[in-house]
Amino acid sequence: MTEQQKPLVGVIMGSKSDWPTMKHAVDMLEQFGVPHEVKVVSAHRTPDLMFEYADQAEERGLQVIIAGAGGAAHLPGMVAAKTTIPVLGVPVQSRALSGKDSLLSIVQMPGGIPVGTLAIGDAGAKNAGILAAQIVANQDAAVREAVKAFRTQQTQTVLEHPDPRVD
Ligand SMILES: Nc1c(C(=O)O)ncn1[C@@H]1O[C@H](COP(=O)(O)O)[C@@H](O)[C@H]1O
Repeated sequence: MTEQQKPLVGVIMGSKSDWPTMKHAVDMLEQFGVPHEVKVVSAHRTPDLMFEYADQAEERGLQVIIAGAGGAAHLPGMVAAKTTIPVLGVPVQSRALSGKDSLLSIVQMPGGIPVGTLAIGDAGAKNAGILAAQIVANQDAAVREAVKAFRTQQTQTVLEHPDPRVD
């Protein structure tokens, strides 16, 4: 449903193979009711599409871009180079180097072109979705309330299960 409204968050990834990780970001956006779009865009394999996507993101109304990539993960940095919309980078866990390559490719941006880099893998993608919602929430009361409700619920769940041996 939220995918049909004008998207405020763009979730892009270098390959279809990144989806099982990036799905965690999309799950959070759906939970918070943030309109979003999802697309495979690669700096390496579809450089012209990447350029066009980043170039048009602002005029299309996107407020945040979440970019996930693995290995030589240039996508988040290259998108950030072409737009002033905040870009959140998710290092996808690679098989060869467990995602350390992805992390270092994304996090070590030169001064002047920031990428907000999250943790490697599923938790990083989840947090990217939450962070994007928190950015949108600055100007959207419904999303703000949804994020607050999520936090309250999360705290409650921990407090209600203090004994780690009991489910
Ligand atoms: N890092 C990038 C970029 C990019 O940075 O533009 N495009 C694809 N990839 C990554 O290559 C990995 C393997 O991709 P395949 O599974 O398609 O071979 C993926 O994790 C993808 O993000």
